[in-house]
Amino acid sequence: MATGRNHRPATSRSRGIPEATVARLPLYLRALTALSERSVPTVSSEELAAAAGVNSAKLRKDFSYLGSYGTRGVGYDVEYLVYQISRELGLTQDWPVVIVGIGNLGAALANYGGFASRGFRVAALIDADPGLAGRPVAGISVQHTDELEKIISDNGVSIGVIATPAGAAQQVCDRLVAAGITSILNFAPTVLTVPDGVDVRKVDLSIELQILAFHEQRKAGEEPHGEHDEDTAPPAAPPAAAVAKRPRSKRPESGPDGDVPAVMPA
Ligand SMILES: NC(=O)c1ccc[n+]([C@@H]2O[C@H](COP(=O)([O-])OP(=O)(O)OC[C@H]3O[C@@H](n4cnc5c(N)ncnc54)[C@H](O)[C@@H]3O)[C@@H](O)[C@H]2O)c1
Repeated sequence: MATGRNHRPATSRSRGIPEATVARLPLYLRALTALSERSVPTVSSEELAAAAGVNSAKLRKDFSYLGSYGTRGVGYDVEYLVYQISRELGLTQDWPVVIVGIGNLGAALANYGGFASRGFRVAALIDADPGLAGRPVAGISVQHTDELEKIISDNGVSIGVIATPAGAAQQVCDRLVAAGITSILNFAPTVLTVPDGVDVRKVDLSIELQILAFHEQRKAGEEPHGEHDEDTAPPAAPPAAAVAKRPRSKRPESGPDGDVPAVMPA
């Protein structure tokens, strides 16, 4: 048994693309999609890097893994890059997703239109509360957890989203995996244990806030007329979680140039 994907090599399985590059592809795609919607035909690496919030040398290196080098003096073909990145991310196919735990967060996720527009179809909403079964959320009828295995098999679902309380998350995860789910997006504040071959990504907004709090505190400590004397009074220690998650780069983790995106491996 392994926890999350921490033991995995830092490259994607298909073509040896570094995980840090994979993590930036959605940023490029978001910027390119905006250009495409404005019918912009080509874009320079500098313009695209600025729109994606990424260093342009890093962008060129990332695109070299895709075999995309652009044309000197013209730049990159926007539509072709949208296609190339979408294909690399596996977005040219439909991904049915189930959300388990349809409380405040699960309902908000179900109502989020951004999944469908990126190829993620919410196939089912599942909850353990019998009182919720049959209720429509985002136009989809909530189904009881008794049906979980059948729903996954009937819909060919490979991605599960967990939005249950932390105490229920591991048990839900185990059932999802046993039913054939191989990718999990976990919102519950707990570390999930999964077998090899299952990918877990964890989203924790409170950790992001703690990191911002750390940077706020550091900025305050850097003020020229700060109150403490570094020789005698070291600045207060950052919160433990922020220390544990301090990025290696100077930018906060959520910055696209960092190795770790806002959504973390479990
Ligand atoms: N990652 C983040 O940034 C973030 C933000 C907000 C909330 N959360 C977490 O998301 C989770 C949900 O939060 P919420 O505010 O929506 O809670 P909530 O209490 O409103 O909803 C939880 C839902 O899960 C259902 N549930 C409980 N046990 C279940 C089980 N075994 N199988 C299926 N469904 C089950 C409940 O019936 C309920 O409908 C919590 O773990 C919370 O800490 C994370």
